Amino acid sequence: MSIPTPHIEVKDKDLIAKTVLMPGDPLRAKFIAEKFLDNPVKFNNVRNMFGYTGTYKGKKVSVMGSGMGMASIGIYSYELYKFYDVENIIRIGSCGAYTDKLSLYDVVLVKDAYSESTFAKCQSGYESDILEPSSDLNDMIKDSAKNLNIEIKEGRIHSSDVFYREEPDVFKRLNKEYGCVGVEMESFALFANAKSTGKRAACILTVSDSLVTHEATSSEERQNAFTKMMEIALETAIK
Ligand SMILES: O=P(O)(O)O[C@H]1O[C@H](CO)[C@@H](O)[C@H]1O
Ligand SMILES: O=c1cc[nH]c(=O)[nH]1
Repeated sequence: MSIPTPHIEVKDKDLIAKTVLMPGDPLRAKFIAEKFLDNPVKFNNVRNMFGYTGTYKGKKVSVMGSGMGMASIGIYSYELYKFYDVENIIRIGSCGAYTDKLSLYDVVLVKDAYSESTFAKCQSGYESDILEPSSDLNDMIKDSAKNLNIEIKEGRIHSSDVFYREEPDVFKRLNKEYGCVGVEMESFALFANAKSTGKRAACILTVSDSLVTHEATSSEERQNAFTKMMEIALETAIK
């Protein structure tokens, strides 16, 4: 395949930085570009999956939405890695807490992702139901958080294929059997694509709701207010 790809309309690879921050929500990508980047230029409008490139502290950084779920991030991250020479993708998402040790707005660094998904098996033949991010990126993220004086909690995430699940208490089993501290819907596919293309991925999450206490943030907060993880990711992107 050549560029532009079916889902990213960029004809010049240089318009996308080597490191892309990737929230699920394209409007979170817009917020980050407008709030944190100097001279942001929108490089993608296809399907309203906005992507922007600008500079942060003088260095080129891109931010682009992934959409929700493994199928969606699977498409965008693969095109970025394979056809636009992107080296690093840092997902910055929201997650639901599976434990009372996590509170709303806590920042979680994904140590590894457990999933029931067949994404990795279909995509590249990986049989494992646990996939890891880049340890180098995770070390850089920890260093950035330390420099910013932001506490991060490391843990295993449940990367789920479904948001709504009929069995209400399944999270208790996933917490007990697999040690999952929370749930989101993309990191397993992102890590699989990074592995199969020889690139690097990491995932930082902010707790948006709790399956234990039933507290929840609003959609507006999920779009615009999770700034700590944004700053950690931006500082990591320019290292
Ligand atoms: O806030 P984002 O990054 O979209 O992440 C989480 O939020 C969505 C569900 O509301 C899923 O994409 C899940 O992974
Ligand atoms: O996938 C997700 C993301 C946030 N909160 C949840 O409960 N699930």
